[in-house]
Amino acid sequence: MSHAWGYGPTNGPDKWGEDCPIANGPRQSPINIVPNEAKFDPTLKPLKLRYDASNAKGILNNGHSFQVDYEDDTDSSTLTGGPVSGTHRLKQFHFHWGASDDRGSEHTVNGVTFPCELHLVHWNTRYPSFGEAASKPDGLAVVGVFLKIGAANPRLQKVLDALDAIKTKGKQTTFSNFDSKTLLPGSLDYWTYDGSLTTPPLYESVTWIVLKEPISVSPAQMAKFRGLLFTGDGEAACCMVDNYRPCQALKGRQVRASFR
Ligand SMILES: COc1ccc([C@H]2OC(=S)NC2=O)c(OC)c1
Ligand SMILES: [Zn+2]
Repeated sequence: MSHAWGYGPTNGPDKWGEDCPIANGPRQSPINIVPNEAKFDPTLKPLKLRYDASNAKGILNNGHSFQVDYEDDTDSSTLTGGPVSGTHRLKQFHFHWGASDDRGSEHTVNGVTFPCELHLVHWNTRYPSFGEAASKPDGLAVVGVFLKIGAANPRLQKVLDALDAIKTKGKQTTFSNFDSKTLLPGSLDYWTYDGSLTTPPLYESVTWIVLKEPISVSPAQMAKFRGLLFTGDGEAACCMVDNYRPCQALKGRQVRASFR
């Protein structure tokens, strides 16, 4: 693949292996989660997410999704407990979504897709930075949250209202005072497995923590996601939709459940 990766017919997920051989590695993500095959693990600790709203810095259209970035130079927004040891700092959150409500999530549950999936990205502070942690087998912990079509979710609205300012690739704006915890569902029951980043460089560095309970999103709110562009100012406009990787082979991995 001579040109940059993306989600189109010439640079999409089935082409990523040309530049990233790890695309066919033993612990790739996302996966289809089969609850009946996930083993309850009583040694799994409850997830502890402590986020400081004042750490929110900005919101960026990175040409593949959009992300909300957090200050990560102190332990003020962290993930502890759950399946990980030590302290993981919140770096950013972003989403993956479809062109229509029948697809868009990266993980699936019993083959069921959701229209959107939220990723809250944390890095292990045993390493000096996100960049260092991103390539280590225990470097990252990503909390995945499914979004399910239903009532409008007021907790998404501040994020969605900011999208008009970052329509095209490379656009960013300040985004302050946002508590990511407000995006979480009532239950923190989760499935966990060893996986990877879901876009190049596809590093096999992610401890996945996929929450069982979805949060709601309305069709009108989904339309706001779909109003973004993959392309930059002055380029032929390409709608930012279907920015998800299909499920990858489990290759013998065990998915564990924090709940019975
Ligand atoms: C360099 O930083 C990156 C690169 C790729 C990803 C992808 O991996 C997952 S997970 N979602 C993605 O879009 C990332 O997310 C943490 C961070
Ligand atoms: Zn992601």
